Amino acid sequence: MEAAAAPPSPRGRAEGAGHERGGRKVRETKADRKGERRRRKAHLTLLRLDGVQTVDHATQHLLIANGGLGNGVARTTLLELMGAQGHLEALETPRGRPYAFASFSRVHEAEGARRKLDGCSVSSAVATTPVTLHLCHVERVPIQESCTEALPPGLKLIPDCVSSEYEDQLLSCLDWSRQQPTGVPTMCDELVDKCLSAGYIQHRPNQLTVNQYQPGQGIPPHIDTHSAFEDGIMSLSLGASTVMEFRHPDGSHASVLLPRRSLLVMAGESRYLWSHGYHPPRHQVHAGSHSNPGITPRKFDVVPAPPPPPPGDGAEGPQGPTLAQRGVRTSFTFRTVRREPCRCRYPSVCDSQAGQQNLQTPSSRSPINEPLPSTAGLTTSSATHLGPSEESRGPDRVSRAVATERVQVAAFSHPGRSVDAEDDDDDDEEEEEEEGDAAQRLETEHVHRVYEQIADHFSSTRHSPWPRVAAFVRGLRPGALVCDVGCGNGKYLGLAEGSYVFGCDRSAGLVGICEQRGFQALVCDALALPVRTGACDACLSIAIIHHLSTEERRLKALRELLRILRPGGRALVYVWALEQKYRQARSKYLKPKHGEMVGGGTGPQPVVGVGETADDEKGTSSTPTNGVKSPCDDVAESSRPAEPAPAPPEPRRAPGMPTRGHLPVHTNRTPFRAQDVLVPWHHRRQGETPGQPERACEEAPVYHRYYHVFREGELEALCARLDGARVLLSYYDQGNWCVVVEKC
Ligand SMILES: O=C(O)CCC(=O)C(=O)O
Ligand SMILES: [Fe+2]
Ligand SMILES: [Zn+2]
Repeated sequence: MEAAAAPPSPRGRAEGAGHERGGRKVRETKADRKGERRRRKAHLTLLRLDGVQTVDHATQHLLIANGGLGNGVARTTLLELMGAQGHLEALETPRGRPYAFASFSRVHEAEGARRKLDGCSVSSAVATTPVTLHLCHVERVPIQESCTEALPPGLKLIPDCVSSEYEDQLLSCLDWSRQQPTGVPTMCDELVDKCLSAGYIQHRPNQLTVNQYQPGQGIPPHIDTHSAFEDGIMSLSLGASTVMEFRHPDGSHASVLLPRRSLLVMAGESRYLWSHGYHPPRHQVHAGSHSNPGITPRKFDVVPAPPPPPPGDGAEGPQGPTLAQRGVRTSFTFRTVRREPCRCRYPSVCDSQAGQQNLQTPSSRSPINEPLPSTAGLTTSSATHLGPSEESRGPDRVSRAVATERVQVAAFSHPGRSVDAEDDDDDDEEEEEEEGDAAQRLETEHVHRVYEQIADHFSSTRHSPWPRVAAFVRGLRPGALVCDVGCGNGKYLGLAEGSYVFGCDRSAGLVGICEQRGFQALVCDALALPVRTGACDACLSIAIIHHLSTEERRLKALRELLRILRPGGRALVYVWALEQKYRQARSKYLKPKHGEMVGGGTGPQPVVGVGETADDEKGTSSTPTNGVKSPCDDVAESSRPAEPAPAPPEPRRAPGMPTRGHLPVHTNRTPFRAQDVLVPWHHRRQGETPGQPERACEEAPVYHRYYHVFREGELEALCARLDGARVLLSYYDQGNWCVVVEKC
């Protein structure tokens, strides 16, 4: 077993008089030389049988020869061993093989692991004595699970279906922040025509779904709802390749490699009966001390292997797909809305033929996608139909309420403005649109980007749920489906045992943290929630709406909350208040924390100065702490002295919005002097602690988050503009204005 798996040692080592082991130079012995010969021989065997080619130079990837499931070496043993050597990105333990592959984030980590562990012994479940591991670099990690099974009937894959120029064009037209009330954009016409004339599909698609998957994201197995879409569904893969898993109810399985720029056509049995999806494989983990194998996203994808080496050099081997570091994949899924019930040949999985067979109940419908209403017509929105939301009726189908992976949904915006006659003279509309764009840019720069940058630090300051928010969640009836819109690090997601709470947030970093905590969350924009209308019993919007920079957008966010609620469903909304002192009491935000002092240039002074009211010009103390969203202000933060925040880069001008000249930089822990402000966040990098010397802190970057702080009554006034809703309760809670709104 050992001989069959041992790799060659790098040439230099084989030829020299000695070699390094455990970092030390040792004299080569007879046993070493024998070992070397065995390794060389074994290497050739490995190459011939499995196409594994080792290299002499250092790479991120290591072959762990003699250490695999096939010779009884446990995965946990390897994880422990490799995980201690650096940031382990993936560990591949091919079934039945006496070797494994470890991929590190950095080359030097892999190199260090090789030096340290080459030649070490580990126990094996099948050998009586410990086995010796041999480590060697490989250029890429071949995947053993075959991607070459026969395609499910009706499935077609057209490689290189579009050019890379066209790919760029399509990707550059995506607008993630708005829903576009159009069907398939005209720039896809050529592609669609081509597919129709080639006979790939019978119907002209009138609906486009764009899903974007960050590395590590997937889509749960599902069958696109029969009653919603016709036969013939096409998915164009852009930006990156992936492997889509197809499964038949009888358990048959096919892994289909979808190369970048390829088109997948699902028709007949493959569309109706087989489930499709892709997911982070369970056997790949992030290691390191806090690894959690269950939740690790897949960071590698399978790509076709490079061309075979020239014949005759003994290196021919199976040219299977190999693993490559994964990029962002964007898929364009073209579908045709069905106008009549489905009459397919697969009633066991057909919702149109539900009465006739043992079908799953409608409760299994996912809230994440708006099913196409039968009145949707031919030009329905492209953005509201998110893939994972379609019901999963395949063999993998579980009654899941929400997609376990997060994907972003985009609308498709045509390059250039439409020149419809109607639009031409419509100045108001134009102005509104411009204003919206500018507001969006401001938020991108001063909200979205900032949270992305500070996600880890921000999360480390957010622990305790706010009591009244927690009480709201815990007071819901058992089984309630709750969406926390702007869930941050997920501190409200695990609260109610009897309810089902899922989150969404604009920051992929924060959503990632939720996932690491085992919560379900997805990345999306609060103005375009990929959640089915009427799906939720309740929703939360805690410290979100104040990040929107126009009243219209704030209203739109509220409307979006209401849309996803069922009639009678309730939303709890918190926004930061302009009034940080209310009924004689200062909010926690203004109050110094117990015993907290600020070291200033001339000695300590209280965190909060003498400023008593929002208008008080004498508020002298500039606190160093981060101006946190008050409902989440639960951890004492850095108490280093604050420099006046450096001026942030000029935000792009938003018509109707203050320019920077008018967007004051707020001083943390002092009363607000304006409603539209930039609030500094003093970024503490990992490892820095609040008490650290000034020097380290001086270098810490300062980010500016945009806020619109609400005046008393403003939130209620905004709610009054909502149709079909009533405010059940409004209150002030530690510097926030809060309402509970019910959908009528
Ligand atoms: O991303 C893909 O290629 C497939 C998406 C999908 O299956 C869906 O949206 O239903
Ligand atoms: Fe699908
Ligand atoms: Zn059907």
